[in-house]
Amino acid sequence: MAPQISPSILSADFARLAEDVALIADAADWVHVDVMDNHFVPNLTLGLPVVEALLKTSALPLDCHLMIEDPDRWAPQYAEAGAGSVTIHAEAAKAPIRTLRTIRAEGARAGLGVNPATPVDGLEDLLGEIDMLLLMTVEPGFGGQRFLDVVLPKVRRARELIKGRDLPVWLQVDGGVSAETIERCADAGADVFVAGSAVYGAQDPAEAVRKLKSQAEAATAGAAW
Ligand SMILES: O=C(CO)[C@@H](O)[C@H](O)COP(=O)(O)O
Repeated sequence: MAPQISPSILSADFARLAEDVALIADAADWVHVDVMDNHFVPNLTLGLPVVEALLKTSALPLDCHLMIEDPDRWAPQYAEAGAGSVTIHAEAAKAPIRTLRTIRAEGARAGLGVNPATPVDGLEDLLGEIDMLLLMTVEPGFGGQRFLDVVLPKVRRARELIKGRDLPVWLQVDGGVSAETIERCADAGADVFVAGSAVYGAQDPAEAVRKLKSQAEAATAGAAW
């Protein structure tokens, strides 16, 4: 699959979310929405009402990343509301298979997220239940953190597992993705890139998205996977 960019609105201006989403509408593939509950992660952001409001204004599909303690309860509601993709965390879900199936049944893509210290070996049996595997490349909770290089071998391993099963599972990296790090991620096997500060901290967010995408395309073309 051609690389896709999913700018995170965690780094946007929450007082002008609709305008900030419109800024990247012609350049990005998704809008990444970080839902945080101050329990699973030490930060509180937004929830279903804001997602419902964004759905009315965004030309791009919403890529909802639930960093919350009880995703089994909430994830189906995001899918039902019209999110294009709903990602739950492996560390938080108590009934991941049921929840992932419900997300799909509601018509959204089902994602499974893992924190930097969570291995992907052991999750093989869930690969057939998902459309996307999200690997956190910072500890979840905040934008603007430094990319964790230590996660790159896991990106390679995840790509190997996906390839070995010949599954159409997208591999997303999230955290510290920028012009300095995106090529390493693409080379390791990622094909969906979340970028918050690298996009919304730029003078021209749409141009920043286009540049990230062309870097990822070039790195993917030369990658071994
Ligand atoms: O999920 C998270 C943080 O927990 C991310 O989506 C960040 O919001 C990405 O921001 P940058 O690291 O790109 O600034």
